Amino acid sequence: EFYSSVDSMQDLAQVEEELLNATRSYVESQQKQLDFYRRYVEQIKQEHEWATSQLKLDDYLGHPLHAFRLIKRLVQDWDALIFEPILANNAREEFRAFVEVLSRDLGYPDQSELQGAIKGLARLQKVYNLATSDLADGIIGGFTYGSDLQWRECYEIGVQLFDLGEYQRSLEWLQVAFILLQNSPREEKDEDHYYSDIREYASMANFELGNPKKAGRLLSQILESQPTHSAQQTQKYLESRVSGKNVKETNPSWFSNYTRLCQGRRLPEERSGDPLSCYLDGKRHAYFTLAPLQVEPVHLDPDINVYHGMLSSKQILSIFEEADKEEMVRSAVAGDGGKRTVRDLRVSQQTWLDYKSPVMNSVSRIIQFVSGFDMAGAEYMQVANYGVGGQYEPHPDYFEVNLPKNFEGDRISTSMFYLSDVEQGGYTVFTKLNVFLPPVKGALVMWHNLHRSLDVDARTLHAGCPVIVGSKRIGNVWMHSGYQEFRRPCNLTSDSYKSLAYRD
Ligand SMILES: O=C(O)CCC(=O)C(=O)O
Ligand SMILES: [Fe+2]
Repeated sequence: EFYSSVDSMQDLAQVEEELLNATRSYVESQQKQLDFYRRYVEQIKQEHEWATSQLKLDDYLGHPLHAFRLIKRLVQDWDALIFEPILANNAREEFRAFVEVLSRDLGYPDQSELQGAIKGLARLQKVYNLATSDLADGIIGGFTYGSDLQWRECYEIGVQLFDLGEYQRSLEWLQVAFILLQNSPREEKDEDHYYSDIREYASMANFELGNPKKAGRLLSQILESQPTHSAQQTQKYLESRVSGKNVKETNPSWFSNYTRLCQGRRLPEERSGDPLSCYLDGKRHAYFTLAPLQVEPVHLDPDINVYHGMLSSKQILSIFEEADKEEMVRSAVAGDGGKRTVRDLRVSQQTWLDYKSPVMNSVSRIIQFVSGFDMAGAEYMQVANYGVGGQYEPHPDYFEVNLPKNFEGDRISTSMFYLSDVEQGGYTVFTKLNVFLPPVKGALVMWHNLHRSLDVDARTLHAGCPVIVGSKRIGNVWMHSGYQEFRRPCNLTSDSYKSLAYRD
């Protein structure tokens, strides 16, 4: 799977590069063959014309050598020089074999990948309110990326979104496709059937959205210019059905907080938040005496802190080198009964790293010294990379139920390193705490998922917002509560009542 991570998209770029080269030499060899055919045909044509003009055909064929040559040409020459190569076409076979090897070695995307990428685009539009016409013009968040789309691409997006049941969005893309087609400079825009194809999908989308009249009008427009178009069947089909209801999309309850925070806008608050300011901490551990921790507290109770400059670019490169040795797989989430399942709520690829390499050893020490926890309770670091529209919808990091068998207690804390900056989007947001964090390369975010009593803290619900532009990489280390009884002991009274109101 390619679309769920920017890293694996790089393989696709390589596939295209190789296809380009192979196609270029294929076209050249085809050109040579065609030139050969052209010369041969020219030669025969001359002989043929000469035969029919200079002499009467009867006379020509009455000549034994002429008869022989005609028969020889038909029996041997045409066969060997034209039919054989046209039918066998070595170059074509070679090209086909090359593509086969290429897709076996590097992989080749299929229809479901295209759907995944288009779903990602639709997700970006929804979370960040990106206008379809802006996206088509290559404008994202006010920046122009010089990658405006052609009418065909917009049409394809419209079609796929229709298939996904996203009718309103589908219609928007079809409308943009229509306008782009009208404005296209080439003869393309005179092709009636292109308009008809767009109109037919627009008609069906309108029908599903509860506008049967509009749907009917669009089909009639098609049939006016192309009476035999498949719109006829579509018309019959739609007549046999009840039009869809113009249902307002229902979003989950967390959705408005999520999108607002993802856009970097705080939620309105009854009381103003705690006054927080950054500070240096050289006392937490001797390790930080010479280079104090740069702490940015972003929330008190539950505490969420960002520690800046924890990993250098060089260390981050080494982490990627370690990760490259492992296979990245599409991220799964815990589904029914704790089974791992792949769903759109988490679109990324990931792998796990132990703490044996020098760089991972440093990572382990950093976490230990900052958190005070015993690394005996740490899971391996999960390194993840998000792709087009990649995201992780609001979730807690604790399990609470269905704890995996090898866990010693639940996930008491999360230590998340940002391993990249992100050009646009990709914030980490805490939807119940009014907190959004833009990723900062080298920084570490840390918070506790459990109360001191080890009851789960539902206030820690958080999410990774869709990446708009760029590649987001993070490294997560989850700590289990099992070995930490002396590191973070209980208070005399439990504080778990604090999160009761936040449970869904
Ligand atoms: O991507 C993010 O910012 C959050 C990731 C996360 O919450 C997780 O992997 O559990
Ligand atoms: Fe998480």
